Amino acid sequence: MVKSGNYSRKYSKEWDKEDGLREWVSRVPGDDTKAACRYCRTVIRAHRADLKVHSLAKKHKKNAELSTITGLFAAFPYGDKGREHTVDKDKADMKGEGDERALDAAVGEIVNPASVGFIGCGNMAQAMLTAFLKKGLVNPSLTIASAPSDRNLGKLRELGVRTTQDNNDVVISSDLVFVCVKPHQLTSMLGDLPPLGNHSPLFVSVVTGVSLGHLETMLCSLVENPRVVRAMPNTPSAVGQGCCLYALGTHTTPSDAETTSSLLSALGMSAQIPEYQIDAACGLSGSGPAYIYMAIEALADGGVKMGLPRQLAQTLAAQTVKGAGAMVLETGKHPGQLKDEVCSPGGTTIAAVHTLEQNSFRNSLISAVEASALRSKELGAKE
Ligand SMILES: NC(=O)C1=CN([C@@H]2O[C@H](COP(=O)(O)OP(=O)(O)OC[C@H]3O[C@@H](n4cnc5c(N)ncnc54)[C@H](OP(=O)(O)O)[C@@H]3O)[C@@H](O)[C@H]2O)C=CC1
Ligand SMILES: O=C(O)[C@@H]1CCC=N1
Repeated sequence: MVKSGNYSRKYSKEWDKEDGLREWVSRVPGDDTKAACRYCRTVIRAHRADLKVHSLAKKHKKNAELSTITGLFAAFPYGDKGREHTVDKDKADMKGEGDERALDAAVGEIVNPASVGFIGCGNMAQAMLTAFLKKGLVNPSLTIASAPSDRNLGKLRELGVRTTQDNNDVVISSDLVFVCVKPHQLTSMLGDLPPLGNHSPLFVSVVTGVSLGHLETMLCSLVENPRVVRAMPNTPSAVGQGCCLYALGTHTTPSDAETTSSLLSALGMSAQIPEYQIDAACGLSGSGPAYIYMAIEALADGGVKMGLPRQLAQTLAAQTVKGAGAMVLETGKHPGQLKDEVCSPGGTTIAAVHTLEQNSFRNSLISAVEASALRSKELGAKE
């Protein structure tokens, strides 16, 4: 731990000009004994040594990369929403904790709304809630979920979340409401909600196909200028390995954008995209886990056919998919090049690749993404 000594150390305006610091360090308004890291969304003591240690932490480096890729960390609002960070934590990070844990810590330090609600608590709601709870982003006792039956509500109660069969209870007691019902359930569900008076929560809809314009029109009967986000998450969010793309509605504020990016990045990878791309995102990452589960099942069947025990075959199949995904993400190489690196001339893999091509492997996957995206558009057209 760096000792503070008997004299106070203050934010130096030189840091705003210094390469290696100016990219990420900021003043904390009203407190010159602190400095803020824009990448990690955290507040550090304004000690040069602390800043140096922080800049070397794996978590900081990872957040710097993410910031470059997505711009997600650009708008950290400092102040009392940022938790103070200690160099001990950074030192532990430098001593070799895994990147995954470093990332976990990073997303644990983000802005979150006080109370969160879920209308509909099936597969997608549970996946998101599991991630938020795991990362400590929501307080279960300030979280409430509704559904018409007890089928899923019981599972949420086990997580410590309050439950109700009245959707209005969720809306009136939440700062942020996730709308997680099926597309055909949405209109009647929203139609049954009474006007909200002065309370105006942020609505985040994961309902496939339903546009921001349509959501805003429907929610106008509840609240003036409804603040709405349309998101396309996926179920691997439950294990912090999801993808969540989202588009902001016309009445959302910069603070809503901040809250949304903070919360949704806890699901895995997240990014804001123009709304017209959401159907395509549905076809690829929203529905995609299903294609890959099928691939894993089929690969395992192949292993069993060729003599491997079932459990080993399934583990090998899942690990092979995970490893190949990590190679694409971490090496930055084109997947075609990575494929070539596995194919020896006259070898086993190229024989298998030929068989896949004969059976329209790539065509099948392209068509699957297209079919899901077109179905998403079709569901939207029924609005
Ligand atoms: N599953 C996925 O991978 C993804 C899903 N989505 C979207 O998320 C949304 C939810 O999907 P998913 O979680 O899979 O669906 P589920 O069927 O698993 O969950 C739907 C939930 O809505 C509840 N519900 C039904 N009617 C109402 C109502 N009137 N008021 C309140 N709750 C109601 C159901 O209640 P009960 O528990 O009583 O059955 C259930 O809890 C869909 O629009 C889907 O397109 C988006 C991306 C990925
Ligand atoms: O099939 C569905 O309706 C949802 C949308 C994306 C994934 N599952």
